[in-house]
Amino acid sequence: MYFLDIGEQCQRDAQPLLETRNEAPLSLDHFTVRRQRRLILDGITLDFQFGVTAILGPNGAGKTTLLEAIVSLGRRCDGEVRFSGLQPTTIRSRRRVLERLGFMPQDWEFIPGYTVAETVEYAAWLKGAHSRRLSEMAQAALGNVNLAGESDRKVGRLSGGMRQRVGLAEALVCEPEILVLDEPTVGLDPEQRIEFRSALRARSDQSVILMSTHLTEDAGLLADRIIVLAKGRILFDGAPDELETLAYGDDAGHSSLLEQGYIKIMRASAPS
Ligand SMILES: Nc1ncnc2c1ncn2[C@@H]1O[C@H](COP(=O)(O)OP(=O)(O)OP(=O)(O)O)[C@@H](O)[C@H]1O
Repeated sequence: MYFLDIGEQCQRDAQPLLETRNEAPLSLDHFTVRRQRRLILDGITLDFQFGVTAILGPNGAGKTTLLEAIVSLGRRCDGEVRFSGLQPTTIRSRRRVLERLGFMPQDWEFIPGYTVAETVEYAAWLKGAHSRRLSEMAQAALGNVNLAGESDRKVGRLSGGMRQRVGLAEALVCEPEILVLDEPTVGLDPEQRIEFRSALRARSDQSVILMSTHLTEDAGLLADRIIVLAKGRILFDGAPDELETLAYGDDAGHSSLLEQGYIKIMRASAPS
């Protein structure tokens, strides 16, 4: 596959975006989303540092809405999103952020007919990678998800779990500084989930990683910070062991401490 150079975009490597000196790498200020007059996110204010943040919450809590609002750089939202203090309001600043951002949506879709390598090379090209480096970058990302040996296979002929990993490779390509993953481990078998966690861990020192999940096990093993969201509001924000300390301890070992802490928060927030 051949991707055309389109002027300046492909002539340079993307510049680093995030710094930690004065401002948080990623911050949300009174982030509010309404859809069809319904309040979906209710004035979320959060700072994110480098490392992995897991976002937990029941169906309909607003997790996907929050992640999509961040990757759309605050379009159709009230409030502000800033990247190391930069509010991306111009075309140039938006492009700069998008070049350094990787996203895997919940319903990841592939381009029919493309091979694994072509799919990930295309994602790298969209992020402004130099056309001479597309193959090298795609192979590095595919290596991270253990798919380097599948480069020439059509994505449409892969199993569901393997397709999911192509989606992850797309998000990981070009070594993003901001990585947003919406339920990324759905469909992965246990061994693949272990490999996925180690691929994310390897990036967590240099990236802000946000991951929504229903799997408390993944959150506990991977995240530095857990945010529990329900009805568009933050119910908990802290380290995994802080959530564990809330465990009620009366379920005779049928759930983990993290699950118990999570359930306790959800029950405490339910209307009586
Ligand atoms: N375009 C839209 N129009 C109206 N309501 C919407 C729209 N998009 C999302 N919603 C509503 O916003 C709420 C939050 O949805 P969202 O998909 O963000 O939740 P979630 O926490 O990701 O859920 P799940 O765990 O099921 O994926 C839901 O009640 C959903 O019905």
